[in-house]
Amino acid sequence: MSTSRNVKVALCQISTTSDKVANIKTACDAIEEAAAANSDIIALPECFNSPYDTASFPVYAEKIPASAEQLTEAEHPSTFALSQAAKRFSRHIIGGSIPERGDDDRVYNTCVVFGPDGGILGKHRKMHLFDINVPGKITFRESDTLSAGNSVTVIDTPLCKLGVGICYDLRFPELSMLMRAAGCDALFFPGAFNLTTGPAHWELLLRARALDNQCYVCAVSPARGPPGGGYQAWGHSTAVSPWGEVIATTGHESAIVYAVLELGRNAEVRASIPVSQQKRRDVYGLQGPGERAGL
Ligand SMILES: NC(=O)CCC(=O)C(=O)O
Repeated sequence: MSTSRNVKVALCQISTTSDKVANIKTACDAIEEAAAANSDIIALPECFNSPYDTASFPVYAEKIPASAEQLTEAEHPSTFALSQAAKRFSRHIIGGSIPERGDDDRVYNTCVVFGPDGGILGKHRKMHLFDINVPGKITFRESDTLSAGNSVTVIDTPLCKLGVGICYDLRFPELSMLMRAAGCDALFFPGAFNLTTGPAHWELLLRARALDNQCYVCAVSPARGPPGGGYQAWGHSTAVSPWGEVIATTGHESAIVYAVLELGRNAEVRASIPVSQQKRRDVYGLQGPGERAGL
């Protein structure tokens, strides 16, 4: 059942450096500012605690326990800090992502979601690794040091039902369709597009996922670093309505983007243009779990 409440979100486009402690402080400062602005859900960018490069992922990786009670500042500094911040400001936090050291000793790119009591509501491990080669522009291979997650992540909160993907996951419409089929009101994508694909595809993909699933889509990037200082993030953290309109966005500097998600609009758009009822499920559909979801 979808909700009709209004939810204020804060998309914290913060900068990251090679100093993990400083990155965590930057994130907590942004959370404090967003909470003071009465945001219900506060979201951070992909890889907020680490430089976005394959060599750094294993170095910055932390274990993520199943519950907040198991967190310690020494062992899990990033997750501990976000849990404390969620509790202190009594807010839902979508914790961007951090490199996670799994129990299998592999490294994942993982988003942890916290409730207002600081509890861990769920975590998403990036399912589609960013391995691309655009000749003369950008080559990146997350799979050199990261492993992919295998689960679709849907989190039910009293505010709304959230779907979480991470950056390159945005390019795979099937994942968003599964989250929509599970009843999500809003999809959140911590992400760090780059200066080649960012201007070409970032907004287009966000609007496409919002339009084809008729739900809100929010994406949070890191701020762009100094030229020549490693991976250059596109920035442009953005919220898109179920009608496909950009309702809030920014450039590439540090900023907090605020948007009010009027969740009742999902149902209005779905009633006006009832594509999900008009799908030709007799002719096409997803294989595997998608079949179970009735897509
Ligand atoms: N961090 C990422 O997954 C980057 C994805 C990206 O830039 C793209 O074009 O896709």
